[in-house]
Amino acid sequence: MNFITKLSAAWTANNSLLCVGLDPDLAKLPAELRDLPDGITTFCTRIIDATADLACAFKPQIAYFGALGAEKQLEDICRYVRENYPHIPLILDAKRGDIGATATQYAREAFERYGADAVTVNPYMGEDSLDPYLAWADRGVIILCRTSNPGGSDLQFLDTDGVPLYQRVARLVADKWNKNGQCALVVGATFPEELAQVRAIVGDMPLLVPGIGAQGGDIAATVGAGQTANGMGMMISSSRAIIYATPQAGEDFADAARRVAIETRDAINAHRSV
Ligand SMILES: O=c1ccn([C@@H]2O[C@H](COP(=O)(O)O)[C@@H](O)[C@H]2O)c(=O)[nH]1
Repeated sequence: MNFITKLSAAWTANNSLLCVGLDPDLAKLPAELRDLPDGITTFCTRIIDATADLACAFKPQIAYFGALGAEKQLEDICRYVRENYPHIPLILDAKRGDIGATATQYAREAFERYGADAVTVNPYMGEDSLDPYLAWADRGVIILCRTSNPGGSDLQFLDTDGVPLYQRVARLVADKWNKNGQCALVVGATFPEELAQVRAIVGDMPLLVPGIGAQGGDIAATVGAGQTANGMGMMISSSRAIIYATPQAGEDFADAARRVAIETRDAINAHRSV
């Protein structure tokens, strides 16, 4: 099953547009896991088990693993998702961008080593830098368009013949690069007006939308701007607010993550049109 088909099935099966981000930071892990050799794996797999019926995707961010030399644990976590929740898409958030020969290796890293269904990439180096990912026709290629950080405006808002650069990226992807129907775009929840602009350009193309939760994006505005006519179309991603939710009395970290994931999924669903 290709990425887009798998994503559509997960939206429906779990009635959810929530993507659970996995950004393990040793300093924030429960004390009992911090010093274990596989503590990150235990932390992430417990979050995965606690939220798998609430999520349309899981999104590990590769930097959090690379910084700790924990690539082996990332491999284990990716395998865990594939084996236990094969119906939930696995998105490797890597934001790669390089010349074709090097991109070929990055694509193998994402799709062979980690077995991801989709990977995030940076379009700044142009079409030939994305071709090695696009050649994996059954996998998703999720291209940065209007990122959630304030500094994204430095380049993404640049006027290119009357069109802001992020809109030009959206149009390029929709009209030219999405030959295999495998592309999606990253658009931050912190910019709902731009989210609406991108939705108008790309039709029903899926959007990965980080920026709710810890970054403060407004869920109602996000859903209103980014959903498709059938109330789908988005992977609305939250990492820290879910995985580091503060436990209430009697809860452990995974129970707290589940509680916040339910609240977030329900808040999203409350604003979907169908
Ligand atoms: O524009 C972007 C693109 C990617 N991200 C990534 O999403 C998560 C957000 O984490 P939160 O804890 O929910 O803020 C993180 O992995 C980023 O690298 C983004 O934030 N904005």
